[in-house]
Order: sequence, then structure tokens, then C-alpha cells
Amino acid sequence: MDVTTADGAAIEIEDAALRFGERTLWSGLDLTVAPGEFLAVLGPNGSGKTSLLRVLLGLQPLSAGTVTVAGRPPGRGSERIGYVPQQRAVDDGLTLRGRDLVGLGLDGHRWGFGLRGLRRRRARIDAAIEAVGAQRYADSPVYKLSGGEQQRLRVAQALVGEPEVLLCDEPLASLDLAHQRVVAELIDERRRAADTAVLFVTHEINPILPYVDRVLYLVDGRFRIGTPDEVMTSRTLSELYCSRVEVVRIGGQIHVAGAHSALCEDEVHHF
Ligand SMILES: Nc1ncnc2c1ncn2[C@@H]1O[C@H](COP(=O)(O)OP(=O)(O)OP(=O)(O)O)[C@@H](O)[C@H]1O
Repeated sequence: MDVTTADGAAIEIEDAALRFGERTLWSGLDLTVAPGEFLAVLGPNGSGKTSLLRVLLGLQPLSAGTVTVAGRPPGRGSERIGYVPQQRAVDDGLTLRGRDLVGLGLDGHRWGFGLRGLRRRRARIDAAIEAVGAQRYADSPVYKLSGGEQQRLRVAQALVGEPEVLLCDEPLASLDLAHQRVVAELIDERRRAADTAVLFVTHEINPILPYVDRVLYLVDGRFRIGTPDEVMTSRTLSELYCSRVEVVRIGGQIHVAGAHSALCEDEVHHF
């Protein structure tokens, strides 16, 4: 992994700004994510984490600056981008089977018509299902599955296209600790095996702390980028939140107390 050069960068953001009306979510953002790098994106509610993912998915234009993902402007070549959305309830009426959900991740690929294309497609889907250990319930309707089982299938859907860049929006939210670990490990395995860059939006760094190379921490238009040791300190977070924040490390975990922004009232997160 080489984060010192922009050549071959998985994500390249230069002097980027995102504004909605009078409000600047962030500006002057320079960020290069290398192939295989694991970047955590942290920050309170409304700080612009999901909006950053939307920019990278080509769903939201920047107000200023430039961005490329997997070497192209966002929205083009999207099959090289995997996306794990937030955990959410699946409609009871949705009779889609697990393997159909995974197969949606292959849309945009040219598999050709006929039996050969279908076989190749099926083999790819089977391999992705196996990689997340979801064989047992892959043929069940998705609405009958537990939240953890559904989330594994969403990870399989994101990985089936063999993405160069994996964008994850709070993929661990509402999972129990055991499933948080499983999903985080799956994502980490993928980036190690295939040099996939991971951008992981989360409110809680501890479940992914062993894997994180760098952190982007956004608060009210301010941000810091660095290793967890550089960013997750009392001093840096106090500067970002414009108020006294205590960061304590206990048993390899990071605990943050008093992370209330001076400008906006947010809940204490990762407490
Ligand atoms: N298209 C839009 N037009 C106007 N405002 C928007 C638009 N999209 C997002 N916003 C605002 O930008 C802010 C940042 O939203 P975003 O969803 O990126 O935050 P977030 O950091 O992901 O928050 P959370 O942790 O709550 O998911 C919010 O105040 C939101 O209302």
C-alpha cells in the first residue's frame, strides 16, 4: 500500500467542497485512498459522511474540486464500485431470494446470452455467497432472514462484482457484536485478498479498529485525516468539536466522552 503517490489511487479527491445553500458540509478536502487501504469515516449526525459516499457513487455533484473513483469520474464504471448500504428492514412482501439480492450486484456486467453466460453468472454468485458463509439461507426469501444474515448477503452483493473500491455506509448498525465482527472481518479479508480500497462510514470505530489504516473525522465543516493514533486523541477531537473531549484507550478500545459540538448538539457517539 502506498498512500504517498496519487498514481493508481483508488479514490482521489482534490480541493473538494460540498455545500447545500448557505451550509458548507466540508471544503478544502484533499484525500487520496490507496488500493487496499481501509479508511474509516467518522463524525456526528449531519456532518456529511453519507453525502461523501453519495459523491463517490456519482449521486451528488461536488460544489468545488475534483474526484475520481477507480480512476474515473464517479458514476462511470460503477461496476468497479461495491456499495454496502445501511442495515434496514426488508419489506415483508419482498419475496426476492438471497441469491437474487446478491445477483443484483452483477447488473451492468456483460455476461452474454445463453447457457454459458448464465453458468458464469451463477458461479460468480455462488462464490460470493460462499465467501460470506451464506450458503444455508441463500435460497430463502430475504424478508425471512435475520438482520445479520441479510447484512452478509448485502456484503456479498457488494463484493460479487469484484470491486476496486468498496463503500460501506454504517454496515454494522443494528448488528449484534458477533455479527459486527463477522461483517467487519469479511470486508477486511476482501481488501487484503484483492487490494480493494475500503471507505467505511461508522459511528463506532471499535469494531473496525484492528483494520483501520486512517480516519477521516468530520465535524461541522472541520475535519482531520490521519491514523487512529493521530486523530483519536483528546487534543484533536477537542479542536474538532470546539469543546473539551476526553479520549481514553482501555483494553485496545477507544472511548470518547463529551463529544458535543459547540455549534450543533449531537449525541455522544462511540461512548
Ligand atoms: N440534497 C440535499 N439538499 C440539502 N441538504 C442536504 C442534502 N443532502 C444532505 N443534506 C444535508 O446535509 C447534512 C449532512 O447529511 P449526511 O446524510 O451526509 O450526514 P451524515 O454525516 O451521514 O449523518 P448521519 O450520521 O446522521 O447519517 C444534513 O444536514 C442533511 O440534511
